[in-house]
Amino acid sequence: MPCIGVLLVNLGTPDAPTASAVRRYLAQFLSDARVVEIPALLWQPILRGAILPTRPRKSAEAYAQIWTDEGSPLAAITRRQTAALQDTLGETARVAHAMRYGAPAIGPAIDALMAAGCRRILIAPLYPQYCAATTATVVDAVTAHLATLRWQPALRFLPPYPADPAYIGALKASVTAGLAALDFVPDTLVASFHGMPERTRALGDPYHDQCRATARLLAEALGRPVEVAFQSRFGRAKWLEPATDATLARLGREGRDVAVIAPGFAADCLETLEELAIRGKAGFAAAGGRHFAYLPCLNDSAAGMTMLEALIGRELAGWL
Ligand SMILES: C=CC1=C(C)c2cc3[nH]c(cc4nc(cc5[nH]c(cc1n2)c(C)c5CCC(=O)O)C(CCC(=O)O)=C4C)c(C)c3C=C
Ligand SMILES: [Fe+2]
Ligand SMILES: [Fe+2]
Repeated sequence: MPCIGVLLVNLGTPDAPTASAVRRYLAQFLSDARVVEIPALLWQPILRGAILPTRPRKSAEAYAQIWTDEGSPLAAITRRQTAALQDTLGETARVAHAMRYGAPAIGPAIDALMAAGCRRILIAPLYPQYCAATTATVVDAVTAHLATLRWQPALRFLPPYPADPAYIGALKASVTAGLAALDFVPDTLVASFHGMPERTRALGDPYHDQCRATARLLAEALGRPVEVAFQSRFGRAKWLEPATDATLARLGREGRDVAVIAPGFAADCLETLEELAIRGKAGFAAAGGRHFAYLPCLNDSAAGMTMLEALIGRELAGWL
């Protein structure tokens, strides 16, 4: 039987923590009309004239604080997830990864799987909650590449999994172990999801509701409340609320002991390691908070990989 390919896809990250590498990455990312929904004629002059000359330097400083010997955490963790999944799937499938922005790009990754004889490819966007700015843009990039091929593979897409028992169970196991390892007992658990412009909700994007569903199911599974907040506001429009930074400052003022999780991220990245674990903690402390912990994402942990294997195994079963 021809081989089956599995392509894990995440957002992407700069190649280096430098202003020039971040500029290249942001130019591609922020030119995606799924990400910034402003007509290009209006947006491109703002992007090229105001954002790309200034933001990359500041973002590069943030990346430098979290950079590792293996590169950007998002890239390193995605590589480890790919290797772990390949180990488990063995001969069943050939596993590769790609990034929506930056490298390795989606098109060449599909070409490499085809060259290896894979005529069926499962595309797995690593976003638990569906969002046009993340999930849909992966589908767009994959289908745009297929439009250039004479010999196309058969495709499947891993559906979003905001309420999947395998995901909720993995989060429960990871949060329970993370809380037990702390040297204080948090009275408040905050789930911080990446933000989105508020208007995308009215336009029909299910992202907000899927984030809320994940948090509600996790709270039920843990038997304790989970406070939802949205981080990483970008631009001047109104974004989903409550904002994570304001929530952490309030909790600091109230003297709460806080643990923060980021269940919408399949891998730790700038938004979790710098924005939550460094800046979020500093904002909480500046408001008077004392005890703060950031618990890591599922990453390539045993719980995280068991979940990915279950979700992906279910899709592959239709082809075996
Ligand atoms: C997990 C879901 C994500 C959604 C939804 C999302 C929407 C979104 N993001 C921006 C702008 C930026 N995001 C940046 C980094 C970033 N975003 C996500 C995930 C989601 N984004 C991840 C995993 C990362 C981290 C990448 C890494 O290298 O570690 C950045 C870049 C960093 C910076 O300069 O601050 C920007 C900019 C918008 C505008 C948006 C939806 C409209
Ligand atoms: Fe983002
Ligand atoms: Fe951010």
